[in-house]
Amino acid sequence: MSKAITIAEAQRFDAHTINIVGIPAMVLMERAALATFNNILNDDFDVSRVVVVAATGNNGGDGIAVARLLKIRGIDVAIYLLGDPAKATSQTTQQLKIADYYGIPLTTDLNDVVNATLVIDAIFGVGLSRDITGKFADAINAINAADAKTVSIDVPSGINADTGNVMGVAVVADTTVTMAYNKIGLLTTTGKHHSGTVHVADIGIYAQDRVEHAR
Ligand SMILES: NC(=O)C1=CN([C@@H]2O[C@H](COP(=O)(O)OP(=O)(O)OC[C@H]3O[C@@H](n4cnc5c(N)ncnc54)[C@H](O)[C@@H]3O)[C@@H](O)[C@H]2O)[C@H](O)CC1
Ligand SMILES: [K+]
Repeated sequence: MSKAITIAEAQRFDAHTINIVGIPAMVLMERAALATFNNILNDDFDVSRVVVVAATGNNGGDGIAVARLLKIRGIDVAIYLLGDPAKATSQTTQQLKIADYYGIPLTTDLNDVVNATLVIDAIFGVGLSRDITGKFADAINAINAADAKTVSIDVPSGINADTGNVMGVAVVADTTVTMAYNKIGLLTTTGKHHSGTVHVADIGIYAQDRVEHAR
């Protein structure tokens, strides 16, 4: 049984890796994006028309980086951005600049989500802190209504990674690529239903500064 951690542990290990070990946050974000991208290519998803639904936290940044990795390989990808880009984290702001360099379109049309062949859920991860409402809820309902397959980054958006509970509304994903360790909330019945197949991505974050043998 692989190790599963809490939100607080995920945030603590993240901060330890950046501030004590010295691996920059952008490196972790790139590794999270590469892990997600590789899982997308390894699984037999239809990548004819991909839409990344991203908010402005670092979960969104992971997704925007995935969009760039897809674009570089000639895949038709667009970003549906939720929230005010001016309030984005520094890493996500940088990822938006890189996506702009590659000319990745930003769409505001939820029909693009509904008509996608693959949706990447990069709305919220371990930073979800209250029930989801408004435009965020509308986007999640559109994702769940779409025929497209859905890959969630780190946590299916709307699921509390500690309890597995739905916070207002939550993505029902086919696959979840979760960073560093599984999350205890994804082991609950509701968490499992919303996560689909969970892949744990090694992105260089280790509780004891080394890879534990019982993976
Ligand atoms: N831990 C790791 O190994 C790594 C994690 N990464 C990714 O970063 C996210 C966590 O990022 P963070 O910015 O802390 O939070 P989120 O992106 O999950 O979003 C929180 C963001 O949204 C606001 N918010 C919270 N709840 C709501 C709500 N109900 N409605 C509207 N807005 C809400 C909140 O204020 C924040 O601004 C983690 O999951 C990983 O995907 C790193 O990129 C790589 C290493
Ligand atoms: K997510």
